[in-house]
Amino acid sequence: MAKFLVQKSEPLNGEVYISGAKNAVLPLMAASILAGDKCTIMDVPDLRDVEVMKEILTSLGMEINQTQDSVLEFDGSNLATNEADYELVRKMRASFLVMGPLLARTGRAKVHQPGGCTIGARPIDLHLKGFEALGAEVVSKDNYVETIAPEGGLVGASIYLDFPSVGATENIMMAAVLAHGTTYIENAAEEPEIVDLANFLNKMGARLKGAGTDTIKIEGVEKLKGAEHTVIPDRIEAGTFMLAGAITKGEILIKNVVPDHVKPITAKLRECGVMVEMGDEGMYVVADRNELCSTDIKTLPYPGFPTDIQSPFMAFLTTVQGSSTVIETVFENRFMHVAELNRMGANIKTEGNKALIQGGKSLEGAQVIATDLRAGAALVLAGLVAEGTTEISEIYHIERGYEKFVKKFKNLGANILRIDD
Ligand SMILES: CC(=O)N[C@H]1[C@@H](OP(=O)(O)OP(=O)(O)OC[C@H]2O[C@@H](n3ccc(=O)[nH]c3=O)[C@H](O)[C@@H]2O)O[C@H](CO)[C@@H](O)[C@@H]1O
Ligand SMILES: C=C(OP(=O)(O)O)C(=O)O
Repeated sequence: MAKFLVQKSEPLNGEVYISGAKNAVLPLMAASILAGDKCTIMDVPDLRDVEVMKEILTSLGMEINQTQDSVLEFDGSNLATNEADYELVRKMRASFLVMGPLLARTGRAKVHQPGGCTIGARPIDLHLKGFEALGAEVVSKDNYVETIAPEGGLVGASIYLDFPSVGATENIMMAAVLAHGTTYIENAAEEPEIVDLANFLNKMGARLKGAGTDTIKIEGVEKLKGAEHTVIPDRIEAGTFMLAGAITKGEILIKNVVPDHVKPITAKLRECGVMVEMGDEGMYVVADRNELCSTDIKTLPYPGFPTDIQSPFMAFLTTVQGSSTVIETVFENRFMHVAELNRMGANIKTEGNKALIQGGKSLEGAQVIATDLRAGAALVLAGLVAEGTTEISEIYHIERGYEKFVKKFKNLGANILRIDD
């Protein structure tokens, strides 16, 4: 099993280019099922999760070609089946996003239950309620879910989500674009990735309005055509590098970032004394001047503080003076990194969904486990300022979602090595 060896590094310095967003590209790829002809997606990051989505789409009969670096072309004209293979679906939760488009395009879909993961149980009830509201019959048995549209096709409906789930909003949007009549998704997720998906669907001929607000209106159309689209920059990758600059007291220029998308992260870093400024070339993060201080964080759906940056931010908070509180409200089990950070000398106590961090600790390198994608990133950040060597195992989690991770960190002067055991 591959590992990362991270050693205490000089303050990071230089520039980093942010890749296309994992959480945007996966639904965009699923949406390409809806077009009867070719779609081109640009700025596709080279990630394990993208590879899994490619395998799933290929298994459905779609043809995928890489026409240039980071450019993929999807041809769904010969879709062969509407059943997604168990072995592929179980590899990645986001694979369930093929359900909405398959149901809309073929009137039926069969997909394995995606299952939970370390950060939470992650049920799919809201996705299924949405499909049912559109008139589909939903059969859940033997670990798979089958959805069947009524004879005349799906019918537009008003759907209120109990929670603004990102995946449910996306799946329902993709099912509703070809339904008869108008669909309203209320209490919809407002994440930038939802807006990106809506923009792509509209380029394909769909009629969506209101993406990025809590109510999305979708007027069904008869069919969709191919389209070209560039994936938005990854705001979580950008946040991770902002924190890398902050924790090492460095100076980083982050290129290809949308300032609005990282506003909650910027606001919290500024509260801690980090300078974050937008310039002509990108976003400057400078942490070498002031004494940094603590802050409190509560994760929330967008535009609140992103749960995906909670663990990297916590790594940073262990190093600043003062005590901080972190409250996780989106996932019920997203503190797996706490035990690992404590093994490195951090002082973090948890009570339910609240973590109390006594900052200003000197961290020590240790053998730690990347329990999930962002927990892994948090441990790398901690390793950059810890005395000695931090050995991080199970790094396949990190490689699911960060493109050219080691290369980008090394370019900034980080002391990080990937080794195969
Ligand atoms: C591929 C992708 O885009 N992943 C992101 C997406 O995940 P994902 O789309 O899975 O996240 P959701 O917004 O759906 O989940 C948020 C919460 O809602 C709950 N829930 C969700 C659906 C459902 O049917 N029932 C239900 O109870 C989940 O268990 C969780 O507690 O949004 C999360 C929240 O910003 C991010 O952390 C993930 O990085
Ligand atoms: C939780 C995450 O992703 P996923 O929904 O793909 O598990 C993440 O990107 O931090």
